[in-house]
Formats: sequence, C-alpha cells, structure tokens
Amino acid sequence: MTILELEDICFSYPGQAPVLDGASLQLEPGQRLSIAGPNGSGKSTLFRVVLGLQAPSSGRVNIFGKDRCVEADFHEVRRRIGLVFQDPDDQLFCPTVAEDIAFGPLNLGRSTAEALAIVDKVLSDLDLMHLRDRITHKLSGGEKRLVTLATVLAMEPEALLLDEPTNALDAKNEARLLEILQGLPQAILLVSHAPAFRRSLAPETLELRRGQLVTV
Ligand SMILES: Nc1ncnc2c1ncn2[C@@H]1O[C@H](COP(=O)(O)OP(=O)(O)OP(=O)(O)O)[C@@H](O)[C@H]1O
Repeated sequence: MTILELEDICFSYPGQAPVLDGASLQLEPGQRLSIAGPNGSGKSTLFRVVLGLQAPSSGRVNIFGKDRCVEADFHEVRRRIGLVFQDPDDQLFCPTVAEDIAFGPLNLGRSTAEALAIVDKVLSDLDLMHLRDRITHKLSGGEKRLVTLATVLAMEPEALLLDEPTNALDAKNEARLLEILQGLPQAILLVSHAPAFRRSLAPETLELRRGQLVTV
C-alpha cells in the first residue's frame, strides 16, 4: 500500500501568494525520497500539510490508502508517521532525555516498564546511551538533534519525515546519522539543503519550484 500520495496540493498562508500550487508526490513503503528547494519555497509547509497541521485549499491527501480531510483523519497519521522537526527545541520538552523518549510510548498507552525498555533500546540502537539521564536543554545542538530522532523512533513510526536533519551536526555525526538512517526499514521523506547527504540517503530528489514538485 502506498504510504503517502499528495495530488495537486494548493496552499496559501492568509494574505500571501500560494506556497504550494499544484504539488504532487508519492511515497511507497521503504522508499527514500528527498525534497530540495530554496529557503521559503514551502518544504516545511508541505510536511505540515502531510500531518494535517495546515489544511490545503485544494488537492488530495491520501495516507495509508485513505483520503485525509478533517482533523480526526490525521490522528492516526501522526501516530504512524514520525516528524523530526527542523528545530529540536520544538520537539524536546521534558527535563531529561529518558523522559523525552518515554513520553511518546507512554502517550500511546505503554506501561512505564515498557516505555523504559523502549528508551534503552532506542538509545542503544543509536549509540546514545551516555545521554540517557542528561538534562535535555543542556545538550549541544547536535546531541539534541540525535535525541530528537530517538524520540521519534521510540514511537515505532512506519514512515519518517525529516526536516533538515543534518543541521547542527558535525561531519562525524552527519556520517553517523546517515548510517543510522540507511539502516532503518521505514520510508523516509527528507528535506535537506545538503546535496551530498541527500544523494547518499535518497536516490530520488524532487525540487519544490514555484509551488510544484518537479523531478531534478
Ligand atoms: N505560519 C506562517 N504564517 C505565514 N507565513 C508563513 C508561515 N510559515 C511559513 N510562512 C511563509 O511561507 C513560505 C514557505 O515557508 P516554509 O517554512 O514552508 O519554507 P521552507 O522551504 O521550509 O524554508 P526553509 O528552507 O527556509 O526552511 C515562506 O515565505 C514563509 O515566510
């Protein structure tokens, strides 16, 4: 089943020219697709539309085989698709790293013991165990970014939307992130200004140009 299908999506912020003006894309299970485009071209807006945080003025959003139109349609989408925000501070809000990672599983009804087991598994998979009991807001920018990915993976999503995941990462951690992402089974939709990273992760790139997604 196709994970995500956007067809002819149009969207404008109030009083502004259209940001999305007939954008279409399709994401299949296991596929890695990247989206490029200049600052302000609408890449983050596109992610917001996928998760139902902005409603398009026209077009079709079909996710996991169902058309998604109203807010209630997107509850399931947000549970099954994980978004790594552009700014980790929008995503991390608990006192410690372990609490931040446990938050999602607890929210999904896991017991405390189950949530803690997930915390340890995800941190160990990402080789981040040393950050487990650190105060979240005292982490470095790069550490926050990797922890953000851990919080999303803890929800066991079926697809990942990654918004500029290499921001704040040094070369070593960028290489580690690439290796981690390459090892994941999930479909990935990546927004990135880093061409080398894009090419290494995703064989296909679409560019957002004048509100439309074109193959480059
Ligand atoms: N909440 C908002 N209200 C009004 N305008 C907005 C809002 N969010 C974004 N915009 C505008 O919409 C356009 C697209 O923004 P968006 O953040 O989607 O671009 P982007 O491609 O992700 O940019 P970047 O590469 O800089 O992250 C920009 O002109 C931006 O100023």
